[in-house]
Amino acid sequence: MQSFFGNNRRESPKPVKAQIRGEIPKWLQGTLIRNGPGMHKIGDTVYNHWFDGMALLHSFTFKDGEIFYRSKYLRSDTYRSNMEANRIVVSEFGTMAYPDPCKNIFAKAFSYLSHTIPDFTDNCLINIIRCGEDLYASTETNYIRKIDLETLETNEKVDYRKYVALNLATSHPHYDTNGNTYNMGTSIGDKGKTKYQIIKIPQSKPGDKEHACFTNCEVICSIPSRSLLRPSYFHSFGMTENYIVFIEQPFKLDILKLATAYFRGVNWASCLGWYPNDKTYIHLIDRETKKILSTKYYTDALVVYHHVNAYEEDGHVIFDIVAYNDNSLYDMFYLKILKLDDAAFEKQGKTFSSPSCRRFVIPLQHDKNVELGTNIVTLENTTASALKEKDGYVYCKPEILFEGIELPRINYDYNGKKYRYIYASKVQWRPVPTKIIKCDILTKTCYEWREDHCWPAEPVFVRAPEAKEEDDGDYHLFHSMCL
Ligand SMILES: CC1=C(/C=C/C(C)=C/C=C/C(C)=C/C=O)C(C)(C)CCC1
Ligand SMILES: [Fe+2]
Repeated sequence: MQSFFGNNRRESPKPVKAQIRGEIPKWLQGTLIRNGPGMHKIGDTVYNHWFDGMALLHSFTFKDGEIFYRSKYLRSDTYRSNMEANRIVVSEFGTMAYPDPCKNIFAKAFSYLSHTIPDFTDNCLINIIRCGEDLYASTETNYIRKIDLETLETNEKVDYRKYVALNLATSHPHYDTNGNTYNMGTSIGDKGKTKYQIIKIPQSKPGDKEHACFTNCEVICSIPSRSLLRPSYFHSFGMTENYIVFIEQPFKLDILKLATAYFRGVNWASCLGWYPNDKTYIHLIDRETKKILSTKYYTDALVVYHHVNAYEEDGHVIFDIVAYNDNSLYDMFYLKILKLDDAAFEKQGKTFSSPSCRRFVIPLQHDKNVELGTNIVTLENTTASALKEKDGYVYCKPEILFEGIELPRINYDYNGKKYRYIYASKVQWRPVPTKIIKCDILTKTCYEWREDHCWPAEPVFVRAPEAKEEDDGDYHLFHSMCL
């Protein structure tokens, strides 16, 4: 376990031919790019958290039954500054850094405060996303970095703020079949308001100017945050054919804490707070009218990072998420925890909530005369319920589909549509998964794969060219953070 974490990885920018055991399907052609932290130590300084490491891009090119691997560190401004100083000079999620140790920290803090929202890192280590024709490495700040699919070289830095009011954006956008990208983010304090923004980054058209997809980017809906200074944190969202599903959870980012973190010498992670007595609000946004449905759907306090899929059936929106009963997950990724051996991990006293895949079923309409307390879900084959309450509230209770799965993926052709299979990592009580799993929602059965000395992360489903069934394809498991 020890060797997984904290050691810097060497990049391998020249393609290396992989040794293959077994057989790669002949039809599987193309390149898979993965992202994740590769370096947690710079000079004599070390990061505290797994999400802090310098982004290392990996590519696996599948060609005629062979695989070629390469990897390259993302040459972000953060990476360059750190390398030049030979120490950590840019703050990351779990590590606050001070650029110039000689300068008076108070002077620096005041210049930070005058901006209120700090200038965040461009160490885009979480995922690879597509905007227009191009691929970008992404994190959850306002920056993404264009990368070259072939060479993994780093190209320009895009600042969402130049095009739309966004200080944070997810690393899990959605795509439609026309090549448009949809993402969600948070705009903090703009014109005195904090809001969640859903944006559409349009497909590229022949003859488009550089960055046209960003200059043509539009905000398709703004959802006011319940609180100006404590917007909810979110890592992904759901999209059906007609609706966007946004979960406003009681895991919140404290803006005042964020604005003063540098001055107080604490990391960004400490600005996230868990409010277990609050509700979790479920917002459905009509993609056509761009309006939020007025019914106040809610559920108990939960923490969700990954939406699995969402779709509509017989007047209901059904969405599946991987959820937790508290916010302990991100604490598990402090390197001091990850480096513990199994016995020490068990002994350290802190418990970490385990994930479950939960299905929510939201009735879009109901008879206004129905009695309070009635379950207004009329769909069969689900135990998920939605109880009508007074003042336009509906209390939603999920059906637990599967326990102990994370990093869910689907056949993306079925995104927004009724689907049957989830591919995921099976997690037990340690953060490093040892199995991947294929879950059949219809039969509630699972099929697992493991092998000694293999620590698969997220499985990526690739549809076979002549696929007839949803699960006609192949799935691959590679070390990565989110993708
Ligand atoms: C830098 C930074 C952030 C970074 C968050 C990150 C890096 C989250 C990674 C999450 C992952 C990998 C989840 C996997 O399920 C915040 C808190 C948004 C806001 C403050 C600045
Ligand atoms: Fe993720």
